[in-house]
Amino acid sequence: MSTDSPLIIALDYASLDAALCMADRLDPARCRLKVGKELFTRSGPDVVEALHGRGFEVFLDLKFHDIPNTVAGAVQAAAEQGVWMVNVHAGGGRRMMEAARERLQRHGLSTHLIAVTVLTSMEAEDLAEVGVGVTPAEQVERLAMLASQSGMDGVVCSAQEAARLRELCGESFLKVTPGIRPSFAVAGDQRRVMTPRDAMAAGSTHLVVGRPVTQADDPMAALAAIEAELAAG
Ligand SMILES: O=c1ccn([C@@H]2O[C@H](COP(=O)(O)O)[C@@H](O)[C@H]2O)c(=O)[nH]1
Repeated sequence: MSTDSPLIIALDYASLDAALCMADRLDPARCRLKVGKELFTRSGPDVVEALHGRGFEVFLDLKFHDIPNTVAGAVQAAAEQGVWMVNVHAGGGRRMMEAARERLQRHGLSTHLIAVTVLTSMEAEDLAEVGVGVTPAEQVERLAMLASQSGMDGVVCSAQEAARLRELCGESFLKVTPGIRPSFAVAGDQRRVMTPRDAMAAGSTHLVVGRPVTQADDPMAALAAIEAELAAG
């Protein structure tokens, strides 16, 4: 089932059972689901199949980063599982991203292919420590332009950069933004955060929300509060 909702709920769980327990409380008409490294490493393609069986569109968030041939193969494998979206690291460079795009095209696979720019958990100090001497905003712009030129459908960035990327890369270039923190949620390890409403106003096309929903005392009430905030906006 396809949905108009911009919400992507991150199923960061340590077991298939726990993930499906949450999925069974959610509605594929109201959100998409994201499968990340922990859950996929534990349960593999079974989780994707189980979520598809429940009618959800799945973002497989494995952030591939390797030599071009390896990433192209991994992206093809993800797309052949029928996922709605898959991602690579823009830091893998132009040739890596182009190889991934070319592989999907060659096999007629329509999965959205996006690139991670700068993780939303990082701030300027973190970038400096890994040898990047510019601000997160500058690095995101640089990587988003490279991703766009390399045929990506969009990027993962923080909502704080979405407005600028809308100017640089256009409306239709996807801006998938984690680090979403409604007023009732704590930031935790996230650094470049924004509320759901502000994120949409800034130009995010999709909002990734994990713990504010999945770790809430009442996850359904938390999700409804986010939806209400978006509807009010
Ligand atoms: O830059 C990034 C890229 C991916 N993520 C992922 O999104 C969710 C966010 O979960 P919260 O619990 O809402 O913080 C998580 O799965 C990350 O792996 C990200 O946060 N930032």
